[in-house]
Amino acid sequence: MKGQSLEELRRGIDALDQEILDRLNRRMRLVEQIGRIKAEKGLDTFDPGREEAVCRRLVEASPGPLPAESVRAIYREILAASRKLQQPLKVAFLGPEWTYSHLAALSVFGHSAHYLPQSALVDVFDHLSKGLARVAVVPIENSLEGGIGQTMDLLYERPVRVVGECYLEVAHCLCSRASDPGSVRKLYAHPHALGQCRRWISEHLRHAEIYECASTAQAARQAASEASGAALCNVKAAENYGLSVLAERVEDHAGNTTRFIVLGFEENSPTGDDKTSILFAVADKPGALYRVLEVLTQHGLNMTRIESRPNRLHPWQYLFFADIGGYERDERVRAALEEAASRTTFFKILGSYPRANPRHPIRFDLERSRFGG
Ligand SMILES: O=C(O)C(=O)C[C@]1(C(=O)O)C=C[C@@H](O)C=C1
Repeated sequence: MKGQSLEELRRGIDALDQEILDRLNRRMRLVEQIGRIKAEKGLDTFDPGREEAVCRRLVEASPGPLPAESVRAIYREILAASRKLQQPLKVAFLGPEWTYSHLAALSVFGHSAHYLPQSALVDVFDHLSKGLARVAVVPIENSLEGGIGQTMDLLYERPVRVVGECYLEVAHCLCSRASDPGSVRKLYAHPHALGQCRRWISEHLRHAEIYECASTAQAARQAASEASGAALCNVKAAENYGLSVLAERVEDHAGNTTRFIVLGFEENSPTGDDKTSILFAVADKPGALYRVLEVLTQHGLNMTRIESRPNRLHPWQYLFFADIGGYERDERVRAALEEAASRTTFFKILGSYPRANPRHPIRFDLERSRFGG
């Protein structure tokens, strides 16, 4: 049997596109109705647990050939458009535009959200507490550099909840108005980026003076103001400030990934594959930390991270940040946390949220300037 012609195939696509659009509009009418119910009940438009459940169900139900990452990318934008119809979601992040935090926020909330870049992490938290933003996206740890101390301090000090997480691959480029690395005289970079690209810099940019900047996008902005300046930044920042990419992926280790958390105030509903973040302090006596960990082990909870941080309010005392598998109101988790809390001097549940997979970070496609997963 002879195959269909190009024209016939395109007619088929046109008909399907019309059908997809009609159905998307039908979906949006339901979304508008939900929006009205949420407004009446004073509920938050954004429901990350429900969104994750929608995506997971579709990824599992998809017969292919569409890959899972494409199903997620398409739905990221559909859900963003849904939220925008109900009420544009205001998202604060550490700016300026095109920092990795911005890319992480875009990968979670899509292009229809209302983004509010802030010049310091403390302002991101302030925006949230003042109600100027509904959610915020902040970095919490990097696979090479470890925990982000300032975020941990603010999580302790402020009454916010962790409502989501995402892992983003960090791919630094050397970007400049100069034509080659040999002509670069000044290198602008965020201290973490410098740490992640140490070897490459010592091999290729020994001749340049190094200046630390508050963010990678700030570095790009600074580099753009000088003919022989260069920045370590992502391609979107380079594009935005009119810089050319002189070298791609200059980080010393492949798989450089940053974990970001989404902050808000609402409690998520369970998804069946959640993580719970907790924060606690223990008395200064032998075995105190062990006694907390012991309870979690006895209840069969999997701890995926524990990190200590000096308590700035009480010198020489420490705070422990831990992530465990499970949902906070799940009976087993609730019982374990209650017992663990009784063995601490301070205990705070930061929140439960859908677990993201660190082995499949969001990748920002350098060539096509878009997300893959
Ligand atoms: O189910 C809801 O609560 C909705 O508002 C609908 C919807 C969606 O488009 O599926 C939109 C926004 C929410 O964050 C979650 C889901």
